[in-house]
Amino acid sequence: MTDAAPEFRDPDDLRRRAGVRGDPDRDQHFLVDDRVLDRLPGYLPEDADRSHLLEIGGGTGALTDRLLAAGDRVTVVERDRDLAAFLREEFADEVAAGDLDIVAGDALDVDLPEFTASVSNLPYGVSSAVTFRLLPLGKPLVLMFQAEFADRMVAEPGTSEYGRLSVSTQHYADVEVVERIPPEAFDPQPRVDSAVVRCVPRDPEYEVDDEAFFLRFVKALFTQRRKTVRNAIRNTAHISGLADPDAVVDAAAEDLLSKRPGDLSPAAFAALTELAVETSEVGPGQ
Ligand SMILES: C[S@@+](CC[C@H](N)C(=O)[O-])C[C@H]1O[C@@H](n2cnc3c(N)ncnc32)[C@H](O)[C@@H]1O
Repeated sequence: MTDAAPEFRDPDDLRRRAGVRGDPDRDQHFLVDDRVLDRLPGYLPEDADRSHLLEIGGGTGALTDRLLAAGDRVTVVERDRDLAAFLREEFADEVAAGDLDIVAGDALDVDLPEFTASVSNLPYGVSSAVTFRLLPLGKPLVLMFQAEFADRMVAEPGTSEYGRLSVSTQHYADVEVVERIPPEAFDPQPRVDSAVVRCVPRDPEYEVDDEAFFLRFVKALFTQRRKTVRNAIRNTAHISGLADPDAVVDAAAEDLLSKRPGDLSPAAFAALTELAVETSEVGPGQ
């Protein structure tokens, strides 16, 4: 019996051809486990539009190869210029056919294309900033994070992981951890476990008129997570920008005020936000 020819480029061969080992100081942890690579595009929701997939941080192209099979067209953003040049050479046919664009640049700065969904093994140093660049665009996302960060994204009120990151993530999308990945799946290995999060965009079940204030108010209250909401509103006006925190406290219901910020659902934060905006002037805060 002979082994079937591999359907996709081998990750080790790609790294050999690229002539790189991966530099952890530049967030370069390449996925080397074929089974994980094979599974990642399948975590997109079934009904996701796969006509233009975005990959942040292409590395040596092991995931890019899978995305080319999963979608009609792929754009890769890669900050390392040598890796971007390698990807252009390695995938010259796909680039020539118009199926693949390689953008050499920082995912936080470059213009993003009109993508329909993203599957990315994110550079962990900028994973939060990249995620909050992508989430407001309202597309399905399958993203790899450090496991501890992923757990905070999906956390429920009342748990120790629940915080500002959970509320602001869940404001934009339904989120779930779909797989935990051990360090051995990468080379070089990260020091911590990783986890894949699926984000399915949806409008929240509540309304906030001033989204920037909502996110700032949530940030402010979680700086005082061990205080009651009453004290947290009063103590953080310099961060939230509330001109009259006492007026907000006077207007809010006792059952909200006596809780801790970590016990409020995103909807409860939204209700408090609307009340705050009705009751007090709101400045720019910090
Ligand atoms: C965790 S590796 C993933 C590589 C590849 N997709 C894989 O799964 O093997 C992250 C990649 O992002 C690149 N990178 C780091 N910072 C970046 C940034 N700010 N913008 C775009 N790419 C970045 C790194 O050079 C590296 O190739």
